[in-house]
This record gives sequence, C-alpha cells and structure tokens, in this order.
Amino acid sequence: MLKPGPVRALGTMSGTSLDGVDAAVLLTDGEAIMGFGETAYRPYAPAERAVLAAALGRWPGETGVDEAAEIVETAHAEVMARFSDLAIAGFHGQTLAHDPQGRGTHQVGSGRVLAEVLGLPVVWDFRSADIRLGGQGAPLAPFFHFACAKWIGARAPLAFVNLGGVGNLTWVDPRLDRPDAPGALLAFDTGPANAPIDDLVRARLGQGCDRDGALAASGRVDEAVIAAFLAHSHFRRMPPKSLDRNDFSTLSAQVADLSDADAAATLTAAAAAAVAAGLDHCPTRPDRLLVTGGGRLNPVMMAMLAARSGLPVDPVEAVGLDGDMLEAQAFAYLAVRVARGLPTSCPATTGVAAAVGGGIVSRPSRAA
Ligand SMILES: Nc1ncnc2c1ncn2[C@@H]1O[C@H](COP(=O)(O)OP(=O)(O)OP(=O)(O)O)[C@@H](O)[C@H]1O
Ligand SMILES: CC(=O)N[C@H]1[C@@H]2OC[C@@H](O2)[C@@H](O)[C@@H]1O[C@H](C)C(=O)O
Repeated sequence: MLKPGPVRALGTMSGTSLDGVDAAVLLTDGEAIMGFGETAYRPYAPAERAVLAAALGRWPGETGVDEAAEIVETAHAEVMARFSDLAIAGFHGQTLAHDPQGRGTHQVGSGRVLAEVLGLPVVWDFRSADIRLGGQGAPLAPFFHFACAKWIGARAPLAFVNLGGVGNLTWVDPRLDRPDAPGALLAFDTGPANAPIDDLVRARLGQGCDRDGALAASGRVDEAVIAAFLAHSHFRRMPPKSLDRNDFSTLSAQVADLSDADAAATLTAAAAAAVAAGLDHCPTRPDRLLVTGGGRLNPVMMAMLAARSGLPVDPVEAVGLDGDMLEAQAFAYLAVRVARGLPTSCPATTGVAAAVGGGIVSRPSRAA
C-alpha cells in the first residue's frame, strides 16, 4: 500500500500521434497537486513508429499487435528507468483501437512486465473497468484537469482543451470540491485534431507534422468541407462521447482534391471548428480555453480556435502548467487515485454508470 500523504508518482503517456512517450513526476496524495517533478521524452524511431502505425485498428491476437506491444514496453522501460525515488507509476500504454460500444478499447503494453523490469508498483489498463460499467473509457484526463483548475486557483468555469492526435475538452467548475460531485465536470472528445494533418503532410510531403502551421498559414480554408464535416452525427451527440484516432477518415477524403496548403488549412480549421462546436454542449460558456497538447504550438490552429470559439485562448503555460506533459502527469495522478481506491471517472466524464476507479495495480515480485 502507498504511505499516507503526498507521494512521488511517475506517469507516462504514448498518445495517438505516435510520436513518442512522455513521462513526468507528480507529487500528489491523489486529490490535490502538491508539486511537479522531472520530465522526460523518448521519441519513437521511424521504424518503431511504422510498426505502431501498421497496428492501428487491431485487437488482441491480431497481426502486428505483439510487435507493437514489445516496442511500447521497451520504449517505456527505457524512459521510466531514468527516474528514481518513486512510490508508484501510471502506465497508459498505446491505444491501438477504441470502440467503446463494440469491441471495447485496446491499449498495448503490459504494466505487469514494467512492474517487474522497474521493481515498482505499476497501475495500468485504466480504461477497461469504465467500459465494463457502460462508460466510454475516455477521456480520463478530466479528473486531473479538475485538480489543475484548483492548483491554478481558478474561480469560474473554464475549459481545458487537449489538441493531440484527437481533441478533447474538459469543462470544469472549480467551485465544487470533488471531481465526481454533480456539476463539477463535463468532458468529451471534440473531434480529430492533429492526426489528419500529420497523415496529410506525411503522405504528400514526407513530413511528420505541419510545423508551426506554416503550410496551413499559406492556404485557404474550404468552408464547404468544414460545413460537411460539422454535419457529422458526432457533433450533435450529447456528451460524454469519445473517438478513435481514425474515426473521421471521411474528412481526409474530403480534402484529397485540395492543394497541399488548402488541405492543411482546412484540416486545421476542422480541428478548431470541432472544439468550437463542442462548446455548445457545455453547461455554461467557459471563461477561457486553456490549451494543452501539440496543437497549442501551432499558431494557425490557436488563432482559428480563438476566432471560431470567440473565447480567450491560451496555452496552459499561461497558468504555469506544462502542455507537453499534462497527460503524462494525469496518469501519475490517476495511478495514485487507483492505488488509494478513489474514482478516476464518473458519469459526466465518460458516461459510466457510477464513479469508478479503473486500473490494475501490478506489484513487482522483488522489492526495488
Ligand atoms: N510546433 C508544432 N507545430 C505544429 N504542430 C505541432 C507542433 N508540435 C507538435 N505539433 C503537433 O502535435 C502533435 C503531438 O501532440 P501530442 O503529443 O499532444 O499528441 P498525443 O498525446 O500523441 O495525442 P492524444 O492526446 O490524442 O493522445 C504532433 O503530431 C503534431 O501534429
Ligand atoms: C482511447 C484513447 O486513447 N483516447 C485518447 C485519445 O487522445 C485524446 C483523446 O483521444 C482522449 O480521449 C484520450 O486520451 C486522453 C489522455 C484522455 O483519456 O484524457
């Protein structure tokens, strides 16, 4: 068991962009944030990324899944071994497929293996229990966003927006005292964010991303494509709701005939428009949007988000948080909550029947 009070927890995240593993230390008792610690990043080599990309959409036992798991475990073991003095670690793994109403959700990488390798209790498989109880299994960062809102001293409802491969939004009312209190949170996946842009520039130009939005800045947004995109049933559906990385493949097809610049501009606008559409589902208009994830580094996406939402939009660095590491920190926070028997999701964040603590705790057979 964890000792009472704050502990040093390590969290790791390998996101839908397939760029690499983020790792970050958080000092927490599972409720409040008591401090932020060291961070590290371990990129996937191009050959590793290709194996992971080829395994997207696959389920346990299918071709390429074991190879993907081995890469994920090796990369995590390497980056996690750089940290010391840890009480526990949270390991998200790599999502290969997500179909909460159908086959479930599939993250590769075994926390049991990492617990043995690192000699540390590892919490993992955060999403399955939520899905078993009727939830979406995602997003899970919202309980941490609630703690972040407290940590920054927010006094009015605000929203955290993660612009990763997929986008997600957490509306937070920081005046409540617990994340699972009714009215404290509302969270959902907004739509595709960087994944379609990355896929476009990779296929057409051999680049990993539209760095700083340079290509999008030189293009023109095709508003007819955006209107057709916003007609998708996802945007009318009431939250909670979640998405798989490639759920919007029709969007990529709709920009196929556009120039490189116009396609990039249109996909960038789609990411912003999806977030703006999501705001209509929030209980109140948030005061501001605090943006985390790689999209906050794209000035074109940030400007489009400000224009389409009509709200002040800032990277989370504006309030002293780390937008590269927030999700890794979230899984450190959730790991401590699981170990302490606290819930990690609730009806307002995933649609789960009741607040639930999702995650398996694997302890090493030898002491660290
Ligand atoms: N300077 C930049 N300019 C433009 N885009 C950028 C920049 N830096 C990062 N990005 C985009 O952000 C993406 C990575 O974002 P992030 O690491 O938040 O995603 P992720 O955690 O993998 O995804 P998710 O949150 O969906 O799991 C990159 O793939 C790229 O598209
Ligand atoms: C199934 C899955 O891995 N979903 C990711 C993905 O990436 C962003 C969005 O879609 C979010 O729902 C989630 O990640 C973050 C960390 C979350 O659970 O909050």
